[in-house]
Order: sequence, then C-alpha cells, then structure tokens
Amino acid sequence: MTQDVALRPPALLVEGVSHAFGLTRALDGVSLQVMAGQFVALLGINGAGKSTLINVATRLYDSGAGRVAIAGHDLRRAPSAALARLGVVFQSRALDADLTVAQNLHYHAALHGIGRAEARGRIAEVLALVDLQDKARARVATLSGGQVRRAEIARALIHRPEVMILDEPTTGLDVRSRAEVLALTQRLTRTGAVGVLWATHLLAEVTEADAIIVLHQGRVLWSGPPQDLAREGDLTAAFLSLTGAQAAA
Ligand SMILES: Nc1ncnc2c1ncn2[C@@H]1O[C@H](COP(=O)(O)OP(=O)(O)OP(=O)(O)O)[C@@H](O)[C@H]1O
Repeated sequence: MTQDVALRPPALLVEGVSHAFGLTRALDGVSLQVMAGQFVALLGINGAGKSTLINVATRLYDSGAGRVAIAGHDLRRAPSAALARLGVVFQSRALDADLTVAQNLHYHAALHGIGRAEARGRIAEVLALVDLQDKARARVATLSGGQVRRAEIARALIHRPEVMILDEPTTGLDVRSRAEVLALTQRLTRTGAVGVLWATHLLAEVTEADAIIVLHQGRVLWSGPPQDLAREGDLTAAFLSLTGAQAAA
C-alpha cells in the first residue's frame, strides 16, 4: 500500500441519494460509506431499495438528488475516473456461457483498455484470488453455479478496482458455495486494497461484516458493527424489531 488507508478518501461514498419510480420513492436520502479494506453488508428485505442504490452507484440510473464518489472521484462530474475504480457483480449473469473463463476475462480486460500481454498476468492473478486457477480453459457452461459466481468476481476484479459492489451474489447457490463465495470476498478486503459493499437479505451473511447498513423502504434505518445490532445475541430479533419485516435467516 502506497498510502495510509486512513488518509485515502472512502472507496465508496454515497451522500443523500434519493430515487423515485413515478410515485414510488425507492431511495430517500441514503448516505453510506465503504472504506478500503472494509466488508460492508447492505441488509434489506425484497424491495428495500438495494438494487436501486446499486444502479445509482454504478450510474445505470442518474438519481439527480445526492452524490456518489468512488475513491474520491465524483460519479457525475468524473464518471470515467469513478467507474474505472469500481467492480460490480450484478444479480444477472455477466459471462458468455459459450466462451471459456479466460476468453471472458480477456474480453472484459480489453473493455478496460488492458492489453493482451498484461491481461494474461491479470487473469492468472484474479483466478488465483477466487481459487479457479484450474478452470481458465473451461467453458463457463460447464462450471457449477458457485464457480460461475467466482468467475464473475474475477471479472469484476480484472481492472483492480478500489471498491466492489455485489448484488445478492449468493442467490441460487447451495449452502457450501454460498459460504465459499462469502469467505473469498471477505478475504479480498483483508489486503486493504479493495472495499466491498455486499447487498443481501440473508442475516447469515452479515455476521462477519465490518459494518451492517440496514436499508428499509428506501432509508438507512441503522448502521454499525454486527455485535451492536445484536447486543443480546439475536440478530434476527434485532432486525425484525427494526424493520417490522419478515427476514430470511
Ligand atoms: N424499474 C422499476 N420501476 C418501478 N419500480 C421499481 C423499479 N425498480 C424497483 N422498483 C421499486 O423500487 C423499490 C425498491 O426496489 P429494489 O429492487 O431497489 O429493492 P431491492 O432491495 O433490491 O429488492 P430485491 O431484493 O427484491 O432485489 C420497490 O418498491 C420496487 O418495487
């Protein structure tokens, strides 16, 4: 690390962001931040506003109200600089199933302007990070659901982003693959190079987070470390009492 983490701007800064679909207020003055090296869980039930927030933070939507900055670069004023430092794993699939893992990664490296020789080194690097070194030549269609997710995380890391946003990345995975994807993503933050915002409705995925942000009906209801949310030891009860909602454990 060339710069002390404490001196760096937040990897992701969201300030007063609001967004509406017609009369539906999907986000209402949402503020949060993710520092380099942090694993932050964005916890909310279906419809809480998680995907809308991610779509604003990745500039798919321009909310107009509020501000997003990535590693100090304002998303509206300097979108190229901001997006160059952001890696995203969307809910929908981002890899071509007919191509090999390496072919997919070469394609995405090229999209980021990374030359072929440099890309070869980067691909080896990111596949090692997600523990898929032996799958570089496998067609994506032949991978398990968990391996596909890991390959998508590798894709999101190819340009060495300073923040990664993952939208419910364990959807559709079995218990073991869920745990693997969660553990490897948490491991990524430990180098201090990248901060992670992990959107989920699953309480089981937030217990090891550095911070939890509870989003409900478009607002941040609570934020802090997991142990503060569940002082008495029961995270589910604490979450239900905050939101009055039904949650999956
Ligand atoms: N394209 C859209 N058009 C109209 N309303 C939308 C649209 N996208 C989201 N909404 C509404 O905005 C609110 C927030 O939805 P959003 O998808 O952001 O929540 P979420 O927390 O990501 O939920 P899920 O876990 O189901 O993905 C909901 O009331 C939803 O119905």
